[in-house]
Amino acid sequence: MRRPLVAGNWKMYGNSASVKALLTSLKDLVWQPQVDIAVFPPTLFLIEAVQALKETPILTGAQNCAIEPDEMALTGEVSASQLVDVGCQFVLVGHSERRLLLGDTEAILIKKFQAAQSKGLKPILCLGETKEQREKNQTFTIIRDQLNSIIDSLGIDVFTNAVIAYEPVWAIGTGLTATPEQAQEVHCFIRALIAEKKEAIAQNIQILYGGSVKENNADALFTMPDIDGGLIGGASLNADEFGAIYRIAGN
Ligand SMILES: O=C(CO)COP(=O)(O)O
Repeated sequence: MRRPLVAGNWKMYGNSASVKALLTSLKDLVWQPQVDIAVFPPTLFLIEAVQALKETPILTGAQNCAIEPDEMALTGEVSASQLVDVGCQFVLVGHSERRLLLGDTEAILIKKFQAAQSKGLKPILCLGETKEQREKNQTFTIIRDQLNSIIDSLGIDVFTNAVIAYEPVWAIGTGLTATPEQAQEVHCFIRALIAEKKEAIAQNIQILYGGSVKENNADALFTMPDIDGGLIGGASLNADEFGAIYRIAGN
């Protein structure tokens, strides 16, 4: 049985005061022993988050890492080894905002995925189609290509220590959630693609849904058989709402 994971991607939101307040509130969440939970603050606040949450079950992840795993002359970047050093356990790889706005190509994502794993960080590989691609019935092709780009370069076994997040681009920050059936269809497809290569990995890997997950739609999404929790954006900036989604994942 797969454990659900509820992960909060804070994106580029927050400042010293709001992050401190959010971390303080998160410390009060009632622990759900059967659910994994993690937050992904902006890089600047990672150390503070790890420190604040160290007595809690909440793990910390980064939103990005450099293509090279160790320290070197690479201005503006943060390496996987530095992230591990300050206490991170996860890193997001291939969020659509990075693919579409920040130039993260498949070649770059392969390097980031590999850099993360080489230092013991667990990558959360984000996949998802745009609205236009869905309208052209290209959803499954896009998802397969994005997934195969990692599998073809790094092999299937890398997914024994990774998480996948299906995040339809049209549902991110728009209030338009995929219906539970739409999401389940893609999650099932992703799991089947992995099962074609290795059944045991497919059965064990957590596949999260992301895109306007809120307290009021989390239950319907999380009860789908192939949805193992959520990657939450906007709603993770509010400890009450994030806590409610975390509780729902434990039901
Ligand atoms: O992009 C997301 C999480 O990575 C989803 O963001 P929203 O929950 O704000 O739609």
